[in-house]
Amino acid sequence: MQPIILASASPRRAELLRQLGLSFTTMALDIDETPGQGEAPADYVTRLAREKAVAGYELAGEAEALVLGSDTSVVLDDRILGKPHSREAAVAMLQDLSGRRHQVMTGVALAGAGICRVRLSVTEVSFRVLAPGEIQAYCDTGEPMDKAGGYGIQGKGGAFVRQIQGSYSAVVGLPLDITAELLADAGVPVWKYWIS
Ligand SMILES: Cc1cn([C@H]2C[C@H](O)[C@@H](COP(=O)(O)OP(=O)(O)OP(=O)(O)O)O2)c(=O)[nH]c1=O
Repeated sequence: MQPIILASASPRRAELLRQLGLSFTTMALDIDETPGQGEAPADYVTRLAREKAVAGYELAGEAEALVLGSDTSVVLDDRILGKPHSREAAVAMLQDLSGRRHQVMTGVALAGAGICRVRLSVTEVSFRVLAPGEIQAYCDTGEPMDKAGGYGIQGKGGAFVRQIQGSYSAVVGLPLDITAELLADAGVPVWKYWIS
């Protein structure tokens, strides 16, 4: 099997990729995550996923390698909510999300020799109405700070989610269905590695 590299510093993405039963290494990258002026959310997450995968492939310096990159944003009324830069920003994001439906968009890219394929996953998430006190208490836990939209569905933030339509793993940062398809298209059908 070709070396698989996950171009990500996110422990959640590594944990999700581990679920597929492949061996892989990770690589942290420093990519500018500023959205372009007027850039549509879907274009933004797919662009960043591609940039992470391509930069990772170039840095790896291994012709055979397959490098995965991914990017997740919460999208409310077409507005991109990235990771909050402050506690105040996290509070404001959660107030905006309270009692409403938003999308979680995750772009995934796989770069290899002469190829870079990119896919988009869109999941609809509905929040129940949040009390001001619980928003404050949640922000005190520190959980919102490294997560798009200021919440983690896999953590205490799961208590805010009324309904989800789409991929749970995409909300956490890496859609496993699409990842498996991208790997299979590149000659690595993950199921072949499930039996020793
Ligand atoms: C909505 C949501 C996001 N997130 C996380 C997934 C991503 O790690 C993060 C969004 O930030 P990203 O910029 O997509 O990723 P990252 O900076 O954490 O990692 P890297 O660029 O190195 O791959 O938000 C959750 O863990 N749970 C959730 O419910």
